[in-house]
Amino acid sequence: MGRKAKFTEGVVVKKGPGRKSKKQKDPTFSKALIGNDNLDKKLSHRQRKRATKRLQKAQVKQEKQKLKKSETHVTQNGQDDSEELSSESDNEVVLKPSTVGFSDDNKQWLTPKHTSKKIELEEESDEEEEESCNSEQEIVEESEGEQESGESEEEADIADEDTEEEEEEEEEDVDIADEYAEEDEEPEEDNLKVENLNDLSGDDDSEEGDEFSGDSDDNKDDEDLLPIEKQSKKLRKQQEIEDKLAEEELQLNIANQEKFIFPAKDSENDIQSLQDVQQRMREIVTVLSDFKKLRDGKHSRSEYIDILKNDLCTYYSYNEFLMEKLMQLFPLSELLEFLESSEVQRPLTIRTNSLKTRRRDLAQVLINRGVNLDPIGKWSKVGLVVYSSQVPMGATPEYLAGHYIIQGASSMLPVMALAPQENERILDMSAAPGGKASHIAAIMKNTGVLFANDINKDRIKAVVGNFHRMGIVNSVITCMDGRKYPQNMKGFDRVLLDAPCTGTGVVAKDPSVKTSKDDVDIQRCYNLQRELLIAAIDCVNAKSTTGGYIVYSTCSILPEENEWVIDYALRKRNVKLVDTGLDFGTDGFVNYRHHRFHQTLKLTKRFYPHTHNMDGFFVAKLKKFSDVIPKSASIENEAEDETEEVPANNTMSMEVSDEENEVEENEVEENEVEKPKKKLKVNGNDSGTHGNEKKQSKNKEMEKTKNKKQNKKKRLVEITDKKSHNKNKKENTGKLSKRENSSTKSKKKNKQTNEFDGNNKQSTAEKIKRIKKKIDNSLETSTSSNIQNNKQRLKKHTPKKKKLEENNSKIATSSSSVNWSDVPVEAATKLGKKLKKKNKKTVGQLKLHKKDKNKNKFQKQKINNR
Ligand SMILES: C[S@@+](CC[C@H](N)C(=O)[O-])C[C@H]1O[C@@H](n2cnc3c(N)ncnc32)[C@H](O)[C@@H]1O
Repeated sequence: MGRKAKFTEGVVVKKGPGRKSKKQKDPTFSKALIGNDNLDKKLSHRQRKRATKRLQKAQVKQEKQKLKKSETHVTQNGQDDSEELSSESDNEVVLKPSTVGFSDDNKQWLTPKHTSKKIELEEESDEEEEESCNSEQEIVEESEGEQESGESEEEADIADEDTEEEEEEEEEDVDIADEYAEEDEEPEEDNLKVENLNDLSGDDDSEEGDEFSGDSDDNKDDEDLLPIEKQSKKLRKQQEIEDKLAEEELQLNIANQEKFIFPAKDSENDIQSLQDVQQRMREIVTVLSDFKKLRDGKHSRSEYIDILKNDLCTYYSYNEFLMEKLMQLFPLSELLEFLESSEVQRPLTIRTNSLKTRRRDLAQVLINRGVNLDPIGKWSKVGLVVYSSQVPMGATPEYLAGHYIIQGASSMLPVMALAPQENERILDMSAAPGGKASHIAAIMKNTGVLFANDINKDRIKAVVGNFHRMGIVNSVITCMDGRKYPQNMKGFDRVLLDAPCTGTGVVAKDPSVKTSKDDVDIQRCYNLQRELLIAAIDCVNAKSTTGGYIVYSTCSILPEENEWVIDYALRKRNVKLVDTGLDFGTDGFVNYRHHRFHQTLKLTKRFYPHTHNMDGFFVAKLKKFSDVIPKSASIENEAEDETEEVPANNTMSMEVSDEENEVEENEVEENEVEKPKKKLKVNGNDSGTHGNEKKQSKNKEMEKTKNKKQNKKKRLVEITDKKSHNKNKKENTGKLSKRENSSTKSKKKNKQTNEFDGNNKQSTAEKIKRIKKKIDNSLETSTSSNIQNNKQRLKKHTPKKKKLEENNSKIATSSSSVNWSDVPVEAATKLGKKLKKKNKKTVGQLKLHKKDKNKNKFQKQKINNR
């Protein structure tokens, strides 16, 4: 149909209600309103078709219902009838049609509605019934539409279309109306439903009876209730019954559960899908949870664990080595939680740059940009967690202006533990890309000096960029090996060492960690971490009035990189652990498997993804209480053997201050602690579980060769010691003879006689002999440094000894030759006094020497104690 030409263009057509009202026809009324069935109908073709269909359907159903009714009348017993009768009065009408008395007039209106409900319950065919229920009404409405279509033939088509549309709308309306009507009648329906349900569960007659008697008891109350309340009450009861059944079913399932059958060796690879793996994992976990009861007698716990480990590796894509480490770290249930949470990224978090804005203001601006966020928690005043964002968080104008930095929640913790103060000198030893360093600068409010260092040139560029963006102006950026920092700069108030690590705490961020790490990586990290921490401690000024603190952190959860490193530092430097000030997180390990760490390690903090919803992290805070470096911890000794700890008896020549006495005590305790290195060595048990036999055999070989080397070294040291000892002896004797010669010269000068007592002479000579012996003894046992000391002492004392001997011999000779009676008394007493003085001096020196000896003794005792 094209558009009609408008020939009346230009002619003003009268619009508005007046014109419309002229066109309007007489009102028409629906059949229902008029109450007359016999009105003439002009049905459209489609309408007629539909009407006949519906009628046919209705008739078929009626017949069906009749049939069923007759059947149910035969089968139903009296109890059922009474139950039906006890339901609401409406039901009575429905379920006792004979009492109502069907007439041809009401038959069509009433029967389908109610009988259909019964069928609905029995056959569960809702839709058809709704249709049948509505059929009559639809017919009525259709007829209305037709009456409206009593216009001219030209308009009839259009009118037909309209009426059809209207019909559809009306049908919908009617449907909705019916729904409401049904809702009103729902209590009846529910009654019926409950009846049927109870009928079905005929086993528990008594219970049902109770329930229903309960119902009847409550009937009075129920009458007061709104229909919706009644309905909910019934629903609740129904739910309870269902719960009971479900519980029973569950118990049945558990009882009938098949026992886990340990897979045969050949069939281990039969498992095809991840679901199978998961299923087997679950089964093994349940067996392990009650091993005594659920195990099969043939296989040990470790065999089950081996299978579980393999399955975990397959399911979560870890290598065996790391999985084993994690299995050692967590109990089984916690391990699964950790693995699961490591599969999920942590929520995105940002840190407000307090140098440029306030958190509240930043949050407001970001919310306006469509960012859905919240404060990170009570523990931080600058952190925000971002749930969703319509803009990339690393490209907002606020980000570019340096109002915030994207930073993991756990990365804020080490800086909080460091607690920087304004106007301090602080070092971040491995700072790139500068997340924590910028946090430090912000807390320092751009005062003091912040040294941000990193060994990596490329990464240090990121520090520069971030510092510029965030407006940090109190910093010096350096690029050097942190281990050499103390040689260049010292005296910091605080040092942060966020050490390079294996990253086992950030698996969710970097899944490559799962497969790329092995024991060599851990060993390498451990060595570097130890050295960096020692350097960090050496950079700190113990006498700082405000600080003297070192914070050590890693994003690894392995004890090798955390507790062991700290334990090592406690033994090597004058530091002690202090509280981190972080009031959440789990305590660090004091006991880990068969290893024992220093008790104060419980002051360190561990953070896990599955418990704290943040990356795995470790934080420890140390306080340096003395700048003196214990000689036991000399770098020479450390460098001598990378894998072996420095033996404790090398502390011999250590000078003991009051503060160090504390350390000494610590050392005595700590020497009992297992040495971390040993833990990293693959022992016999481990080799079985690692499943990497080649590596293990290599490791063993390495160990053997190392041990051999060490033994050789020791032997060499012993031999050289002996040699040097012999040399010293020779030298000493040579020197002695030399000095004897020189002393003969001095004899000439001392041509004096005195009244020196013979006993005195003897005692000094004996003393000298004793000292000599002792020195010899100590020479045998002491280290090379002591040998040198003793040599010097010998050097000092031997000439005096000679002199004394010479003097004695002179005295002896002179005394024999001098006639004392010839010597005037005054002169004799003067001479005697002089000689006495000389003797005193030598005795005094001997006394001093005794003191030294005692010192030696004291040190020896200490060593023996250790
Ligand atoms: C965990 S990251 C530091 C992250 C940084 N603290 C932050 O919050 O942005 C470890 C850093 O240590 C650096 N590093 C590795 N060995 C180093 C060494 N010997 N001296 C100094 N830095 C080192 C690495 O380049 C790396 O940037």
